[in-house]
Amino acid sequence: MAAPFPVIALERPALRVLDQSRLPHEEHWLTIGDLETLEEAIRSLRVRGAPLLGLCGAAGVAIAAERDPGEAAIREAAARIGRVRPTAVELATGAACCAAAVLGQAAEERAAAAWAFCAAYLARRQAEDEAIARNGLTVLPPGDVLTHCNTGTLATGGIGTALGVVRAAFAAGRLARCYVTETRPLLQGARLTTWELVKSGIPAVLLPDTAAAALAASGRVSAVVTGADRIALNGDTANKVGTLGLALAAAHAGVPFFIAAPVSTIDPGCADGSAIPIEFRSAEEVGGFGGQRWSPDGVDAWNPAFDVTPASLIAAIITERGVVRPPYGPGLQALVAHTPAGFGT
Ligand SMILES: CSC[C@H]1O[C@H](OP(=O)(O)O)[C@H](O)[C@@H]1O
Repeated sequence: MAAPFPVIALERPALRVLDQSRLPHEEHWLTIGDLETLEEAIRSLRVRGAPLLGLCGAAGVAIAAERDPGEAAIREAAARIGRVRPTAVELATGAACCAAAVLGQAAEERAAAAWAFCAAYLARRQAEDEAIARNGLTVLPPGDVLTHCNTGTLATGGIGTALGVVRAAFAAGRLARCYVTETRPLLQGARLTTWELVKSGIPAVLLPDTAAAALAASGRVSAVVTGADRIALNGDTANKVGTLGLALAAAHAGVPFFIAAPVSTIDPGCADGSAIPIEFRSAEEVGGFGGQRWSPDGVDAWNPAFDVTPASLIAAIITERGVVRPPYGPGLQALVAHTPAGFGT
């Protein structure tokens, strides 16, 4: 199934993306024809979400190959784009896989091959989301769900990962509403996930991040489901900052906490969560938003964009190729052993 609405378009020689930094009040599309513009769009989260960043990484190679299809230029472009947001493993792997795929072609064919790779990548993403949603229904208990950040169409180009599970559960009559944390400091939940749920006709209940533990303890939700940016081989998972707190609160409340993510989010290079690089962002993002400042100038901030939830707090990891339960090592190893890097299926 294609996405419920478009968020990205491959329009050779450019990539077009819905500028997520302007949502929900303005639907503005960006045309990206050079690496500098792509880097800025990724760094400022105009386009975001680990699975969709994989496509952006591949598109960076395609954009670079239009200008210079030489091997050195393509390799440099892949490495450069892959560094922009270090926690989301798929950004680098999508770029690297596209580069590897096209460097086997004659130089004059590489740009076209890269755009074809991107089209195939997007189609796989959409199919993976569908499979994740189906598999999610096999483990999700009936009842309302709490989710964090944005893991929908805006983050994958398909129906979403955790939000794809929510969409499927709602369609199956398994939940009446989805609770959404605002997800400070960039408000992906309050701005993006609520926007997606409203567009999909799914009742959304927004809550401050600070109310999440109380919600879990209140008995109003039967599960917490989030996405992931990088999953270590032991099941430790990096996701938007605040996820660890949700997992701790869910454990205390006896509510199952699930991760929903494509196999391409699993990083065989990370044995455990301590090996996952965590992106830190500016103090300005914490001291205000949208041009409004609420903290005095000169105040520093500790602003990790992600945190790591230990495998011990995760009830199951829902992927397009099945649901993995603890102990995660053997199951995750088996998944990555049979999947080309950068693709989840
Ligand atoms: C299915 S999206 C995965 C992941 O990406 C988001 O991070 P960001 O908004 O910084 O791109 C968030 O951690 C989602 O859970």
